[in-house]
Amino acid sequence: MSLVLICDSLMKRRDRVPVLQDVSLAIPEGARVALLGHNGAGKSTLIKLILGLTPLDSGTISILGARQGSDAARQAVAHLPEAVAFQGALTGRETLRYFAGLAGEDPRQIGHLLDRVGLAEAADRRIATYSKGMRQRLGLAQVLLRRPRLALLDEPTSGLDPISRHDLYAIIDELAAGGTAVLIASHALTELEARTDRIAILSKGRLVADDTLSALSHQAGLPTRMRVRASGSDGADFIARSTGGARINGASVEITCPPGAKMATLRTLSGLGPQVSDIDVVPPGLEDLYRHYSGDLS
Ligand SMILES: Nc1ncnc2c1ncn2[C@@H]1O[C@H](COP(=O)(O)OP(=O)(O)OP(=O)(O)O)[C@@H](O)[C@H]1O
Repeated sequence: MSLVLICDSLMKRRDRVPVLQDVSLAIPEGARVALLGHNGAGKSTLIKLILGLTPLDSGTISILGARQGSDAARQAVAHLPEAVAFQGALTGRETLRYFAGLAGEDPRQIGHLLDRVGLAEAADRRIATYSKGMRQRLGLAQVLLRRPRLALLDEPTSGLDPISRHDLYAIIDELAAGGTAVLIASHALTELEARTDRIAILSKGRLVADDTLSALSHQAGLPTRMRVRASGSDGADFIARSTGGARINGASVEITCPPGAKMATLRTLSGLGPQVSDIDVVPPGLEDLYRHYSGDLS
């Protein structure tokens, strides 16, 4: 699959302080990459560099072979900022018509786009009357209007209710299925876990992880947790003694299994027969991985 974005050895200082150091990241067409990092880790700076809004100190950025900020790159990239700002006196429809004109896109698709982002009924209301979530949806319609090859989405779900978040990810999936490379900077770990193909983690300006969730899980060697429910009142102590687990309440035991020990533990539990009434196996999630790679072991 061909690469849409290639960032190579990026360095950026602000007030002589390095905010990005030796960052290399490549995104192929159709990939959805989550960009994670604590506040101040450098996510927005990376997005601004890719957009050509702030100059690089060293390194190179290529968007389909074009330099960041060039006409060709601008045409290929769409950006959804965290706080979308529109002219409040215009309606949603007028705003999209204006952007379609600027981008040379067919204005006949506007009705469909407004419908796609759930703004059909509000299309002819002034944006000053929109909620934050509605402005975010209009921003997304603006991204879709451009039919970008690379979409940079900064905290796209902030301000959205759970149903709207679900809809937004469905739209992101459609974009990616059409070949758009998508970079999503976000702190919403739980929802990203299921909706992205790759995880990139910035920590203090360095890219400390960049792979699929399962590959990162494997590399990190994080334990799997098993929650075992005992059938009788004495069962929990017995299960805890047999497996080295810890009782977490009257009837349950939590076992922390290193990666190689999972099957042996399951065999031990199976040998306990009717003493065990239920088992939940909880593999390490994105939150555990994020803590591991960003060096936050608290
Ligand atoms: N215009 C600026 N002038 C000086 N320093 C800046 C500027 N913009 C960002 N920084 C600094 O660069 C570092 C990275 O900031 P950046 O906004 O890229 O982080 P972020 O990962 O997007 O954070 P957040 O999750 O809080 O949005 C921070 O230390 C920040 O203070």
